[in-house]
Formats: sequence, C-alpha cells, structure tokens
Amino acid sequence: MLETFDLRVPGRLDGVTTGLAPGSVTAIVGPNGAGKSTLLSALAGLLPGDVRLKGRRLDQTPPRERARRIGYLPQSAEVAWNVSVRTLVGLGRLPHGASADDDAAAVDKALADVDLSRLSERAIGHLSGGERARALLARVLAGNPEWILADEPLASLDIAQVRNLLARFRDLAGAGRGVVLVLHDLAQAMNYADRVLVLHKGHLEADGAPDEALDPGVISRIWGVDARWLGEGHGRALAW
Ligand SMILES: Nc1ncnc2c1ncn2[C@@H]1O[C@H](COP(=O)(O)OP(=O)(O)OP(=O)(O)O)[C@@H](O)[C@H]1O
Repeated sequence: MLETFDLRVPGRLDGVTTGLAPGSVTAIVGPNGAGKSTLLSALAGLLPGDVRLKGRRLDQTPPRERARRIGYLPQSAEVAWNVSVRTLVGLGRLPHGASADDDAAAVDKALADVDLSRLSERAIGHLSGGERARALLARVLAGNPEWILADEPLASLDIAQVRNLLARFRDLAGAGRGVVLVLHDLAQAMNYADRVLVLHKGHLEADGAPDEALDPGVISRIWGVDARWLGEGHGRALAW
C-alpha cells in the first residue's frame, strides 16, 4: 500500500488521508489548483509529510531505494541535455545497478511501450511535444518501478497514443504495479481507473469507484458543470 496520513501542505493540501493499493489504476482529478500535482509529488516522497510505502515512511527510505520503487513523472518535466531518446530513457535505469544487457532490454521495452522505438537515436530537442512527453514517460517505465506516478501523462497525445498508453497502464496494474495518474479528462478516469480521488481546494472530496466518485452530482458540486454520462461499460462519454 502507498498511504498518506493527514497530509498537509500550507495552502495546497488540507489533511489528505488515503491508501492506494498496488495492482490498480488510481486517477486523481479535480479543478485547476485543487492540489493534484502536490498530492502526486507527496506520494512520490518529494514533500515533507507522513507518506508510507508498505508501512515504511518515505522520508526514512534511502533516495536510491525510493527511486527504484517509485517512478515519478512531473507535469512539466524538463530535459537538461539534448541527448538521444535512448540515452534519456536509459537514465531511468540509474537506480538499479543492473547489467548492461538488462538495462538495454528494459530501455527497448520502454521505448516499444510508448511507440518510440523508431526514434530512439533522435536527439530530444528534435522531437515533437507529444513524442517528448512519451520519451519522458519511457524513462519512468524503464526503471520498472513498483509504483508509477504520472502527472497528466496524456495531455499532449493524440487519441491513438492515449489509447495505447491507457492500455499499457492497465497492463501494468494487471501485472501488480500501482499506477496513479493525474487526469483532467474525466471520461478517461471513468473508463480506465479502478478508483478515483477527487480533490478540491486541497480537500479529498470523493474517493471511490469511478461511478460513485464521478457521479454527476459530484461533478456539479466540484466543477460547477451540469453534466451527464452517456454510453456504458468502458466507453462512457461526458456530455454537458
Ligand atoms: N511550489 C508552490 N508553492 C506554493 N504554492 C504552490 C506551489 N505549487 C503550487 N502551488 C499552489 O498550490 C495549489 C495547488 O497546486 P497544484 O499544482 O497541486 O494544483 P493542481 O490541482 O495540480 O492544478 P492544475 O490542474 O492547474 O495542474 C494552487 O493554489 C497553486 O497555486
């Protein structure tokens, strides 16, 4: 479990307590400024507060071990050097100290997962915005972490890439990984998440199955938008 206990960050989070299970996809949603990115970075152990992985406080876990267990993709990740896609993705292997063959296999798999194998030798500075976003996600995936925490990983992607990555996230959860995604598209959360946390002004306003947490009443109260769900199963769409 990845848990927070009364997590408080002044002006950003106001006492968030929750426990996330591995083997599932959790979506964190909420209006702009609700505290989603703050909660995600806290879950990654990057802010002070009581966050525990398997009962052990993250702030008492050595950084290298934390990096092996938790892969974190921030909202606007920067790339400091204009290296090749393969080199960037290989940085995700640094916490492992594995053999060169294992590292190469993990990088190849991550590149294939984000559909970037054919651009692996391209310099990062010569990628489109969506390709760059996928390369940064591949860096996280290459580390093969127990938990994948990604802040709006689908924001700049076309629908084919969105569909591919949502399927990858579901596969990872099926393989026992914990996947936590900050999403703005409530239909993606409804259709692909096992659980949805709704944040509003730093409070956890709803936490449960997508159907309950994203009930039209909740959407109206939190976002001030009168909306209804169309369709059924995993193909639901939000109309307003
Ligand atoms: N480094 C910071 N220092 C102080 N306040 C911050 C900092 N980063 C964000 N905030 C504030 O904390 C609140 C929550 O920000 P956060 O980025 O977590 O929201 P969010 O839900 O991810 O928003 P968005 O959907 O716009 O990305 C906002 O009011 C924001 O202005």
